[in-house]
Amino acid sequence: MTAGRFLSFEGIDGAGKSSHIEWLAGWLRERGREVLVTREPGGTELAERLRELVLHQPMDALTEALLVFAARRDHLATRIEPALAAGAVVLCDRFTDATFAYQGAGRGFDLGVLATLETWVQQGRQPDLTVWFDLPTAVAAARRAAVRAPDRFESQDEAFFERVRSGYARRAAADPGRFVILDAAATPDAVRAQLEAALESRGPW
Ligand SMILES: Nc1ncnc2c1ncn2[C@@H]1O[C@H](COP(=O)(O)OP(=O)(O)OP(=O)(O)O)[C@@H](O)[C@H]1O
Ligand SMILES: Cc1cn([C@H]2C[C@H](O)[C@@H](COP(=O)(O)O)O2)c(=O)[nH]c1=O
Repeated sequence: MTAGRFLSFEGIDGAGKSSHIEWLAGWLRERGREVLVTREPGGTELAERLRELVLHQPMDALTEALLVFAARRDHLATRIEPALAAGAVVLCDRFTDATFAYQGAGRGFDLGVLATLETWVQQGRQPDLTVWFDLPTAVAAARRAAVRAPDRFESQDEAFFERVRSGYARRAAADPGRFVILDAAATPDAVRAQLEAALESRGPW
């Protein structure tokens, strides 16, 4: 049986992840792969309920961190691990790098506590590949303003998103073999070309 592959997609809100994940799912299915498209927080009934709370209910940074890891535990145990065991490619819109970027760098929450929770919840599981859609915060803000009313994260100021972006940069620098960095400020066609080249170089699929 073909081995499962776990891909995560990261970036500040409005970076263009969702727009490209569906295209990538089609690209992989054309190559005969079983694909699970999912997201965090979310991806299971329980985790989607926690997502609603995290995105809309006021809470402190520790509560926020515990809820995203609780959602992640359920998601990993009931959807991601079984899909990988069955040989699927899992495309996950955000994973633990988002926690280090948003709760850690953005909110200023203790990175050591996040690392402990990561170990407990993931038991060694990490994405095989993480695609970081990187772009200036002002470009992302303009894109967000055009599409929807902001949630608890999207309503943060530009300084918050600068910290989040720096948090992603530190995660990428710490694990360069896992990360692919895309210039997400480019046109959609150019972003897609970067993504396709990155995937081609990590095949066969
Ligand atoms: N390369 C691009 N150039 C211009 N606009 C883009 C580009 N990529 C995406 N967009 C637009 O920007 C908006 C946000 O894109 P999208 O929802 O894919 O981002 P996202 O990273 O998934 O955001 P979020 O994490 O907040 O859900 C959408 O209106 C989308 O059409
Ligand atoms: C996984 C994860 C997510 N977040 C934040 C980041 C985003 O603002 C929202 C999710 O919204 P999206 O439109 O689906 O991108 O949640 C976070 O703060 N911590 C996390 O671990």
